[in-house]
Formats: sequence, structure tokens, C-alpha cells
Amino acid sequence: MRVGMGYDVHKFQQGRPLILGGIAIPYEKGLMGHSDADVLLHAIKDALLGAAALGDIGKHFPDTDPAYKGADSMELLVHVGKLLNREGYQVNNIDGTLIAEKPKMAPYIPEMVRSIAKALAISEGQINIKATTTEGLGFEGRKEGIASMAIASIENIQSSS
Ligand SMILES: Nc1ccn([C@@H]2O[C@H](COP(=O)(O)O)[C@@H](O)[C@H]2O)c(=O)n1
Ligand SMILES: C[C@@]1(CO)OP(=O)(O)OP(=O)(O)OC[C@H]1O
Repeated sequence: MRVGMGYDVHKFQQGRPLILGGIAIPYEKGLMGHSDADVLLHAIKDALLGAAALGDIGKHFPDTDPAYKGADSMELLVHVGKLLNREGYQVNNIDGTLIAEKPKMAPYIPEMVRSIAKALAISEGQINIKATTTEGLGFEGRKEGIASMAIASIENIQSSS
């Protein structure tokens, strides 16, 4: 069994949709980024790549590459899942946290879990997503941006690592 962790932050920007966990969430602003800025999926992909010692999303999908401008982070997650499968890994479980003062994420979490499970071809029971505020403290508390953390556990089914 191997584990990896991921952490990402994106700043709020007016005039963009807020996409988290592959879901469009109604809010007054979205997040700034080269891609769709789905901070939760970015942390999850970094956790998966980290667990497999395959680097990080910046290595696989450089933010200097026009190919990833406006990229759908869910498509990039599908790519990461296939990469791990090709290396002989299967996902055991993923636990992700959104750190945001607003908006309230709880109503959207079941749909995020469903879409992440589908992208990785695993069951919903292997994924947990949660959210927390920082009680008004720090950049998240000032509603300047959203942070996300994730941890992933994977198994190499071709060896006993
Ligand atoms: N953006 C958020 C933040 C929190 N939640 C939910 O509210 C609960 C309480 O949050 P605290 O930061 O006060 O501990 C938390 O456990 C989440 O269920 C949310 O939905 N969206
Ligand atoms: C997702 C990628 C894709 O170019 O771009 P961004 O949306 O800017 O996100 P970030 O977490 O800053 O960098 C990772 C990049 O791989």
C-alpha cells in the first residue's frame, strides 16, 4: 500500500464559473487558473501522482502549455487514473477537504463524489469529500480563495509493494 498527499490553492476571480469536484457550483465568482481551476481535483490528482511517485500535475499538464488553457480538470483526472492503472496501480481510497468560508459545499458533495468515482472507475465508497471553513481566519476566511487538501492510498496489483 502506498499513500500520497496533495494541496492546492486558487484565488477567486469575478466572471468565472466556480467548478469544484467537477461540479458547477452557484456562487458570485469562480477561481482563477490556466485550467478550469478545480482546486479539489488538482489536490486529488497530486495525491494520486504522489502515491505512485509520478511527480505532480504541473509536470504532466504544464500551466505554460496552451493545450491546457481552460482544461477540464475532470478529463485530466481520467488521464491520471489511466496513468496509474498502466503502472499497475489501483486506487484504494481518496479523502479530500475543501477549505472555504463560502459557498456552502455540503449540498454538492454527493454529486462531486459520484463524478470523481466515475472518472476513476472506482466505487463511491472509496471516496470521501468534506469541507471546512477557517472560522474567518487567513486567505480562505477573507474569501480571497479556496484551498484543498487530499490524501490517496493506492495498491500495486502487479507486485507486493
Ligand atoms: N465551505 C463550507 C464549509 C463548511 N461546510 C460544512 O459545515 C460544517 C462546519 O464547518 P466549520 O468550518 O464551522 O467546522 C463542515 O463540517 C461542513 O460540513 C460546508 O458545507 N461548506
Ligand atoms: C491544472 C494546471 C493545468 O495547466 O493549471 P492551473 O489551472 O493553473 O492549476 P495549478 O494548480 O496552478 O497548476 C497545475 C496545472 O497543471
